[in-house]
Amino acid sequence: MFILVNLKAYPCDPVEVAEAARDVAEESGVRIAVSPQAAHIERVAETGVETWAQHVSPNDHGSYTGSTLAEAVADAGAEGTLLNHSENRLKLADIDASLDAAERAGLETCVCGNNPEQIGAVAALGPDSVAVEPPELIGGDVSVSTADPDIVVDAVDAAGAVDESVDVYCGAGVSTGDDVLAAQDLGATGILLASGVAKAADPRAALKDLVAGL
Ligand SMILES: O=C(CO)COP(=O)(O)O
Repeated sequence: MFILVNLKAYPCDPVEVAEAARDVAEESGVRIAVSPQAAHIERVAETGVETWAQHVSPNDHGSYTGSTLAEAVADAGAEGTLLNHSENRLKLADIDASLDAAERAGLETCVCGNNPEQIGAVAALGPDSVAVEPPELIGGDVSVSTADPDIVVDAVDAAGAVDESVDVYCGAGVSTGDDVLAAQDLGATGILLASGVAKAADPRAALKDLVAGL
């Protein structure tokens, strides 16, 4: 299982979380990445943890003030990027162009969708992975793998029907190792989570618990 920790715009110390994720990944052998604010990518990547952007813009180099250029996040040390997060939704054409931008910059990609139908649609655009995250469960206490297991199974089926090479992750409300194992049993190959680590009193302990059963 891949554990991708989205720090969103939470007021945590990104370097502290990054160092904890790096150490837990090394100790456990589980792949863990951290996705901080764009302005923190360089500091997070310098810890040695696998680092992802939260978004890249659909544009190339040029007159695009305020954009998040894929090449710039790659230069800062990002190895991958989220796209179309539920809190940063894109038009289909922009997802497609952002995927092109990420590919140009050598970034791995994970496109989010709210439900299995969206997962099937974005899987058709050829990302490396997709992540199903029901918006109503994001930031809550109940894991998607417990509250809505069918959505994970259906997302795995929807992506597989389009392109079997696309990995399917799930997220929303995931905070414990049991939640991770439940998602794995449903067919997900990764977890996208945020508050369970970014808002934890002890992010290192939270990360250790997430990987404990893997
Ligand atoms: O949106 C999410 C990860 O991108 C999920 O957030 P939570 O883990 O806080 O529910």
